[in-house]
This record gives sequence, C-alpha cells and structure tokens, in this order.
Amino acid sequence: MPSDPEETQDYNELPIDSTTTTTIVPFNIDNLPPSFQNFLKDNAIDPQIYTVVDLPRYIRLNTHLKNLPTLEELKNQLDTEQVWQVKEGIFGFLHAKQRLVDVEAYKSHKIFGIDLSSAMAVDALELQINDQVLDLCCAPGAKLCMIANLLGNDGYGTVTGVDIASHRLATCRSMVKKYNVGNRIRLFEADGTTFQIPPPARVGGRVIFADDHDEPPVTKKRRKNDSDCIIKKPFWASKLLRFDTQVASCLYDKVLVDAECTHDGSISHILKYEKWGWDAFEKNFMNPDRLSTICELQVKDI
Ligand SMILES: C[S@@+](CC[C@H](N)C(=O)[O-])C[C@H]1O[C@@H](n2cnc3c(N)ncnc32)[C@H](O)[C@@H]1O
Repeated sequence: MPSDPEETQDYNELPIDSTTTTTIVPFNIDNLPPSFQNFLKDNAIDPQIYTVVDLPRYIRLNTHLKNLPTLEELKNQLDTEQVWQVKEGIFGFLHAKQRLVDVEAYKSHKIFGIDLSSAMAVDALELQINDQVLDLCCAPGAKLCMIANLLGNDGYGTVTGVDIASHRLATCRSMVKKYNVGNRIRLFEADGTTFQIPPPARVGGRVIFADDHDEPPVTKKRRKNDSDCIIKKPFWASKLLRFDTQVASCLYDKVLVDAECTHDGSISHILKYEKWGWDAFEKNFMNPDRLSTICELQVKDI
C-alpha cells in the first residue's frame, strides 16, 4: 500500500501525473471511500467539487536568486502557452507538456511549486521587511520559504518556524537550504500550542528591539549565567540568528498558524489517492481519532 509521500518528501516534489502536470482524469465520485463520503455529507461539502478536470497548478519565483524566468521563458520551459501571472512572482499554468520537476527553472531552484491558497495565506500577512514572523506548524516549509522571500535581506525581518514533527522539520531545513532562502530563519521542534520563545533580539550584530539596546552584541557566546534565560536550542538556525539570547521582550509582528487540516479542501491532494489507493487515504486522514483532535489543535494553536 503506498504511503503518503507528504510525510517524507519536499512538498514541491509530491509525485504528479507522469505524462502531464495539469490534467486530472475525471473519476466517479462513487469511488470515494464511504468514510470520506460520510465526512463530506456531515460537513455539507458537495462531492462534485472533486470531479474537476484541468486543475491549474501554480508556481512562485524564488526571489532570493538572480536571473529569474520571465513569463515567456516559463511558457517555453513548461511547453505550454497557458501560463499566466496571478500576482507579482506567482504564476498559474495548465496543459504543460513538461513535468514541473523536469523544467530548468525548477531544477535550478528558481521556482517553487505552491498551492495558490497557500500563497494567498502568506500574501494576507502583508509582510514588511522588518517584520518578526512566527510560522506555527511550518513544515515542510512552502509558506515559510515564501515568507523568507518576502522579507528579503535588506531589513531585519526574521521568520521563526515551529513544528512538532522532527522528520518534517528536517525536510523543511533541507528546503530552506536547497532554495537558499535561509539567512533570517530559525526552526524549533516544539509544540505550537505552548511555544513561548520570543522573536530574536538581534540579527547578527543588528539590534532589532530598542529595549535590548544596552545589551552587548551577541556573537558566539550564549548567556549561560543569566538565570532568567533558559535558551532552547533551535532545531536549526541561520548564522545570523544562531546565538540569539531569546530575551527579547517584544512579541511577533505576524503569526501564521497552519495546523493540521482534514484535506477536504485540497482537491489535487485528494485526487492523487485515486492512484495511490484510498486505503492509504482512509488510514492517514479519516481516522476518527485524528479527525476529532484536529479542531482541538487548531483552536489551541490560535
Ligand atoms: C498543514 S501542515 C503545515 C504545512 C506548512 N505550513 C507548509 O506551508 O508547508 C501541518 C503541520 O502541523 C504540524 N503540527 C501538528 N501539530 C502540531 C503542534 N501541536 N505544534 C506544532 N506543529 C504541529 C505537523 O507536524 C505538520 O507539519
């Protein structure tokens, strides 16, 4: 039985149809497993939404890199005329004759694959370059990388990613490194419902918060003798944030909570189980224990 690749792989590299990146073969909604049909009924969701054909896919430019592809270059590389700009740096495409994973811009990490809804969630944060951002439930990191891109390198904005699953955080770390967006990122393996570490006090030698002005610049030394300060070692942090004192008294400017979901809204994700096997879907997502804890978790994270 196939396992859920999202558990182990880079979100951008989830297997896609081997011949085309866009067209999903229509299927009989009666094929949906009974547990899922009941779930849809209980939540008043029309199963017809899963019969979509020609579902567009979306890509995003990695603005940490140079020589990014233009719209025309994306059309050439994906081998389709149907590429359009959704917003600055975000494109949709249909009927690509090339698989996304095979195109040059993807292989050179100049573009990410991303769900449009994920991109819009980050867009809604209206990030400013000096924002201190907390990304709770950050792995495998699609939104975290977009946040890092939008913060850029000019201000002193940072992003602190938190996830409870170390194997997923490891994927997140790989993604951050692979796409080279990681100079303002810290990752913590922690429970987001109780996470209390403040934003970084400094970016390298630069003070972020005024109330920290009197502190000597923190370089490689941690304040081991400060009894008020119990430093939690990050799962991973960029050089600029690695030795943060964790004593900033300010709060984060923006918080994104992307707790576990039921996946009922992700049409493309669910339809992949037509190939992978509905047994795996039922096991991974329709487990009654899991479903009953998701709402509780989402409320706690908020
Ligand atoms: C929907 S995924 C997040 C996707 C991610 N934001 C992205 O854009 O790639 C949900 C994540 O929540 C994490 N998670 C579940 N319970 C958690 C908790 N109590 N604290 C922190 N993370 C949690 C899971 O390990 C999983 O990685």
